[in-house]
Amino acid sequence: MSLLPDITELMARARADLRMGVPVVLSDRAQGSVLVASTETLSATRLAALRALGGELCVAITARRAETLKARAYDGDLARIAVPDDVDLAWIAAIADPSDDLNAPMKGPLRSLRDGQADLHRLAIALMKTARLLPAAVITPLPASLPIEGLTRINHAAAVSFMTTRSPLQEVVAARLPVQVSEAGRLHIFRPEDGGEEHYAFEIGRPDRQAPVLSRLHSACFTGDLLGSLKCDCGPQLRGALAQMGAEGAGVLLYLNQEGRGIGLANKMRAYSLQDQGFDTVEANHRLGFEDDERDFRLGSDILKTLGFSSVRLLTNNPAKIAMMERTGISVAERVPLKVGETAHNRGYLATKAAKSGHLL
Ligand SMILES: Nc1nc2c(ncn2[C@@H]2O[C@H](COP(=O)(O)OP(=O)(O)OP(=O)(O)O)[C@@H](O)[C@H]2O)c(=O)[nH]1
Ligand SMILES: [Zn+2]
Repeated sequence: MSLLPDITELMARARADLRMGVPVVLSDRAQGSVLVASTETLSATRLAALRALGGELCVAITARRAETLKARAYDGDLARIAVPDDVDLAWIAAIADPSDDLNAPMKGPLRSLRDGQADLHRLAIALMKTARLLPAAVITPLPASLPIEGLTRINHAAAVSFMTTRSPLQEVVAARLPVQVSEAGRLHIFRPEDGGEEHYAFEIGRPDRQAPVLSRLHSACFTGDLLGSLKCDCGPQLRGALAQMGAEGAGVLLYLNQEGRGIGLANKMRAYSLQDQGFDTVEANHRLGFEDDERDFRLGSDILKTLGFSSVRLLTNNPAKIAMMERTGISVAERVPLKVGETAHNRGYLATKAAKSGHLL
């Protein structure tokens, strides 16, 4: 048995490295090896060290971000932007970060790379997303002679198979938790094996496992759930769902730590800042280089199955949640609408979700 980290552990280590600004090495048979760093955590010293290697430096961005920058995306879902020799760290940061797009538009034209392969670039962007960083990576070929002891090394094939199979969630602990809506509350904590976010299930009463359970799949919203933000409807939805479960005496609330529809709180605040510049919730995600919704709702059905449920009465206005439940083996016996918390500030947000994301009104 080896003491060395397996691919699951290496991926967790790579996420931590990238968040700290330490480059990681990605390799595959066809493309060789490259060094990868995050555009938002890279320091000037490390940029100089990457440049000193003498290879071509590029920034990989998603096609969504390329569209905003009017750069060509020859690789379909992503673009590789050549980094000129005379630009600084701020130039690289601005390729990824849209906060100054309107004030100080990038002086183009940006040159997109066309030859060669982009599989490692694609993997680099996927890693940035799981690290909750901006989806952009600074990349340069790794010279064969360079010593890289101490850097995390990820094999492309192993990473791809790791990312397509979900990390199993283990129930760590459950304990009684009386709350305002019900004294018969029980909180279950689930932890993935890959070092990722924990997720929670709050069970009210003792719901019958043989019957559809009143259930809500709630995605974390620090601003709405805790601060009482008026920009979304999350807080009232959370409390409304709990109140209904309390009144019926049974239910399961899944609290999934997928803040900002899966982009993380820092990126959600970047999106809010773009919304203050006039973009709607979907456009803001796209300008940052994300899809509208980066969540994996399969987590929810995994947790429900672990708790012994196979059928739900789902409190939601989001048809994507219903479709995902059905696809992953949890039947949705009924959709229970959850319309609470409309304010003057979130009217536009709710209208955009209805118009662009198919939410039911
Ligand atoms: N990226 C981004 N995320 C947001 C924004 N406003 C709210 N969120 C996040 O959106 C998620 C809302 O999730 P849910 O409560 O599951 O809402 P939903 O997908 O609309 O579905 P239902 O409420 O079930 O109808 C939370 O993770 C919030 O943090 C925004 O403007 N941009
Ligand atoms: Zn919210």
